[in-house]
Order: sequence, then structure tokens, then C-alpha cells
Amino acid sequence: MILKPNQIFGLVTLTTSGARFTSTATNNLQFQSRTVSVKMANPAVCDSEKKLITHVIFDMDGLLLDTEKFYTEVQEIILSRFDKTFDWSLKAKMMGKKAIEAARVFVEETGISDSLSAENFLVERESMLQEMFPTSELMPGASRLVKHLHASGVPICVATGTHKRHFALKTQRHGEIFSLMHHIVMGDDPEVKQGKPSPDIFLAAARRFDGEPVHPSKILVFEDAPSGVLAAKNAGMSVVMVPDPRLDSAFHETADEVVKSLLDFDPAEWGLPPFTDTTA
Ligand SMILES: O=P(O)(O)OC[C@H](O)CO
Ligand SMILES: [Mg+2]
Repeated sequence: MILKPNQIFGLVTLTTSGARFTSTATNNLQFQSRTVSVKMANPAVCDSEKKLITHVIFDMDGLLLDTEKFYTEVQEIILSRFDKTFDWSLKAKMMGKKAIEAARVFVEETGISDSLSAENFLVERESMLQEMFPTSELMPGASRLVKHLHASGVPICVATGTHKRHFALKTQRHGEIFSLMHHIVMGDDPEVKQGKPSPDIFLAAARRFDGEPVHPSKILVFEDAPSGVLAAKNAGMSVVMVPDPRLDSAFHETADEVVKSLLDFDPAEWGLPPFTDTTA
């Protein structure tokens, strides 16, 4: 069964047939201290289609860079002012989105919009984020995978909901990795009319590769956020999800593959050049 983009603008639950996932031996992945059941429920991509992958698009926050924790921390601080707590069901609705879109979700879902507008929420969190972002670290396996794909001649790029100013702060210690990207599309790009789960950003990223237009079925996206996984599927692309272990496993079901870390991704299973090293 092939999903059409307009079938999956919301979260879908599909059957498990034909699905593949990376785990130890069963469909239970051990994530730190708790076990999360991982059902690969999207049969949209079969094994023969996987071998068609020629191009790769990386998400950034929470996927290449360990930056989602900064947003979580700041949002916890702001909510505590209202005697409220920040939880992962709200986090799941915010992550991956453009700043103003996530901000609207935040103030509305927590019921504080009468006291704090989305715009003022962004102002309030800005100074804290500006201090945190320059300390950003790479996620495990990010450097190895990016360097491998680049060295193998696979065209790679970044599609991130973050805007230009924050991108510069987050990546200032990681110029080497980001310089390997063919291009980088950010949330404030004029072609990105709507943030994830709209396919805008991934379609814009696909258009900017060199050469003939790349068909979405030849593109593999790496994402950590539910909205990002949906955006990739809405763009007609394949997607490997690397979710935070605290995210509800129901969000895994839209992805074509779920891995607990980029270290567990095997390029050869997607027809991409295999790793030749044994180190991570
Ligand atoms: O996950 P990204 O890279 O699209 O970034 C989105 C926001 O900046 C953070 O959730
Ligand atoms: Mg992300």
C-alpha cells in the first residue's frame, strides 16, 4: 500500500504488515531505563523501494544536535511561573515546528494565553535560549553518518524548522559537519510557507539538490519529531525516526524505520553505501 501525501496530514495508524524496524531481536527497544514497544506500522516503503534512495535530508534539532533539551528546560521554567508542569504530550505537539507555531501551541494548550501571548512567550525565552544554544552538542552517531554519506558522494542537506539566527548560535561549534551539507533550509526561508507537518520544507530542500529534480521516493529523511515524520511522509519521502525515549511510542508508527540512535542506522539497508569502519 502506498500512501498519498494528503492521506497523512494527521497522525495515522496503519497495520504492521511488511514493516521493518531496527532493534535487538524483538519489537521491544530498550530505551535507557524503560522499555518502549516499537511497532513499525507504515508499510508504505517496501524493501525494493528502499534500494532506490539516492539523497538524504537531515532534520537538525534533536536529530543532529542535542538541542531539544534546551527548549524543554526553558518551557519548564516559564510554566513553573504559572504553577504548571511541562510534559511530553505537549512537547510532542511543539517539537519540529517553526517558533511561532510552537509558541501558539504552548500558550493555548497550557491555558495561559490570556496571561502570556505566543509572541511574548518567544521574547521571554529568548535570552535563556541564546545562552544555551552555543553549548549545543552533536547527537550520538551524527558526525559518523554525515561524514560517511558525504565521503561516499551521497548528496545530503538539512531541513530545520529553526530560524537563521538560532541556527547560527546552535551550529557555531559544528561548522565542520554543517559545511558538508549541500544546502540548508531553515524555517524562515521564504519557500517554507508552513512549518512541519506541512511538506513545504522537505519539498524546498529536495528542489535545491543539483541536477535533475529528485523524485521524493528517492529521498530518505532523518527526523526526531512527530511533526517532522509527518512532514516527510506528506512530501512522499521515506523517513527514519530517531525518537527521544520519552516520546509516546504511538508516534513511531508513521515512520518507515525507527532506530534508538543514529549509531544503529545501517545505510546498506536503504541501498546507500555501507559503512566500512567499525567505530562509531
Ligand atoms: O527539529 P528541527 O531542526 O526542525 O527544529 C525545530 C525547532 O527549532 C525545535 O523544535
Ligand atoms: Mg527535530
